[in-house]
Amino acid sequence: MTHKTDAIYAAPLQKMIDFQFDERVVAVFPDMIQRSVPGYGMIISNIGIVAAKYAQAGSHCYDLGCSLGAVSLAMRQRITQPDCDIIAVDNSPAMIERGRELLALDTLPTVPVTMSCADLQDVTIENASVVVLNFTLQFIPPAERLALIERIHAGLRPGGVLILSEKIAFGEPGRQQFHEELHHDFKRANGYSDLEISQKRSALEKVLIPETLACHHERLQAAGFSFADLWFQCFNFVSLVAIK
Ligand SMILES: Nc1ncnc2c1ncn2[C@@H]1O[C@H](C[S@+](CC[C@H]([NH3+])C(=O)[O-])CC(=O)[O-])[C@@H](O)[C@H]1O
Ligand SMILES: O=C(O)C(=O)Cc1ccccc1
Repeated sequence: MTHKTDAIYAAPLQKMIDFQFDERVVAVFPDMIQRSVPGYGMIISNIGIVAAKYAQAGSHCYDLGCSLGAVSLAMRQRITQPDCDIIAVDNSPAMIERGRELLALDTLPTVPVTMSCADLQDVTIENASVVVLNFTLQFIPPAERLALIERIHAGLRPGGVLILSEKIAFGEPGRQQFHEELHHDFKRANGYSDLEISQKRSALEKVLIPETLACHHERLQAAGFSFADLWFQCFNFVSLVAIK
């Protein structure tokens, strides 16, 4: 399938508006995320591998902040346990509308996926074996993050997992600069101009709030997870698996 190229921040903007997952972003989202998140494709396919290992028969798997459903599609291709289903939610109506179209193209008779437009804070998490927050927690107000992770922990079966991918911050200015510069080099190598990089950075400033890896580990432990480890890092982008 061909995708539209992201040029949302290519021309100078008179007024900087906070980043939103609206129709314009949805139309270019596969291109935008691929060119902006180092390792995105590898993270998606390996979430399928992790989900296949930890999915339990007769349980729910959740894809919270599913966007166009890339995680759900990767999970449904890999999970072989009987009587599982995938519950995918996103609070952007435009994402869900397009996500449903893409899901309808995937006609393999595998694990059923239900895609709903909802705030993930309103979704009941129960009888879960796999919960995925793939670059979603970073958009939730920091003050609400612990309660959400606690709720996910409570809804997981013993032995179930949370897969958590995030853009991270670094406590030390030198490390922050090192990783951020390399991320910007990655974006430039993928065809973004300095103007696009700086305008998108401003638009994301109040919307995407990264935390340190230590902060994520402490929160997972505080929420009751018995094990958490990093399985992916490229520059300031990481993914963790936490086991109940
Ligand atoms: N409160 C909320 N409730 C539901 N959805 C939300 C909320 N806040 C933000 N979102 C949704 O979280 C998604 C974050 S993108 C996830 C990529 C995807 N996981 C992927 O693997 O392709 C990451 C990125 O673009 O950097 C968007 O679709 C938001 O609408
Ligand atoms: O582009 C960035 O700088 C990012 O941090 C990743 C991203 C990707 C897609 C939407 C919002 C943020």
